[in-house]
Amino acid sequence: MSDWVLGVIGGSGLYDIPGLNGVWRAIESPWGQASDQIFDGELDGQRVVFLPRHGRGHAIAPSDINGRANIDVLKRAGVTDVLSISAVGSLKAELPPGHFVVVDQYIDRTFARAKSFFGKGLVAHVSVAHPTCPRLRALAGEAARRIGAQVTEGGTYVVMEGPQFSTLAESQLYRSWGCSVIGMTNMPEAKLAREAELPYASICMVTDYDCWNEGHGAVEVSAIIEVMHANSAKAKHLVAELARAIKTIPRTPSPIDTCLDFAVITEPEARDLELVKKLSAIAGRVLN
Ligand SMILES: CSC[C@H]1O[C@H](OP(=O)(O)O)[C@H](O)[C@@H]1O
Ligand SMILES: Nc1ncnc2[nH]cnc12
Repeated sequence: MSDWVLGVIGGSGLYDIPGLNGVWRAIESPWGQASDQIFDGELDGQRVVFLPRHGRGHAIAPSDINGRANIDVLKRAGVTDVLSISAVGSLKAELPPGHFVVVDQYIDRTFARAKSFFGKGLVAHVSVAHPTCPRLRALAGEAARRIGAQVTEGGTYVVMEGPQFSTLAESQLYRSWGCSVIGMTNMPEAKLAREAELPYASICMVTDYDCWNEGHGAVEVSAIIEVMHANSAKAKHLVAELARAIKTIPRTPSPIDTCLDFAVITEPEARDLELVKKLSAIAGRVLN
C-alpha cells in the first residue's frame, strides 16, 4: 500500500471525484464544523480523501469557510499531502481562461478569517516563506501536462477577502505587483496546512480575466461557471493521474512534515491545557 494519503480540497465546481470509490463520512473536529463530510476513497489503489471547500451545493462563502476545521479533519483522516483545486481570475494576458497555473507564492489580503491554530496560551511561528511544497507542485504540474492541460508552473496568487470581485483599481494594483492570478480561498488554507505539517500545493484553473482586460467584460459568476464546467472534468482527470503517479513512488520525508519542531515558543508550564488538547491532531507530535 502507498504511504501517501492524498487530501484533495475541491473548489468551485468540484464537489465530487467520479471514479473515487469510497464513502462520505463525518469527522468531528474541536475547531468546529468542516465544510462537509470527507469522501474517503481509493483511486486505482491509492487512498484519496476529498473535501469540497464550499460544501456540496456550494453554500459556504469564502469568508465563512472554516479553514481550521477543514485542515484538522484532513489531518485526522491521516492525509499526508494536500492538493487544492481552485477557480481563479487571471491577472496576465498570457494566462487565458482554461489555463492551469500551479502557483508557488501568495499575497494574503484576507482580513476576516481565523488564520492560525495557535494563539493565547500556545504561541507558535512557522515559516511560510515558501508556502507551497515543491515536490507536490512538480507532481501536480506533471499530471496536468499528462492530461493535456495547458499549464504554467509558478506564479503568485493574490488572495482577496471577497465576496465581491475586485475594483478596477485593485485589479490594476495586483497586476503592477506582478501577481499571476486572483482568488478568495487559498489563504489562510495554505498557512493552516503548514501549521499542520501538511505539504500543500494548489492547481488553479483560470476562469476569467477579472476586470482589467479591456478586451473582455468584467468577471461574472455565469462566465466562471461556464469555464468551470469545461474545466472540472479536466481537474478530476488530473487528480486520477496524480493518484496513479504517487502510488508508484515512495513518499520520502519532507521538511514540512516536521516544521513544528522549532516553532512553538511557549514554555510548557505557561501553556493553556485546553488549547493543547484542541491541538492534538495538528501538533500532538510536538506537544505530547
Ligand atoms: C464561484 S467564483 C468565486 C469563487 O471561486 C473561487 O473559489 P475556489 O478556490 O474554492 O475555487 C474563488 O476564490 C471564489 O471563492
Ligand atoms: N476574478 C476573480 N476574482 C476573485 N476570485 C475569483 N475566482 C474566479 N475568478 C475570480
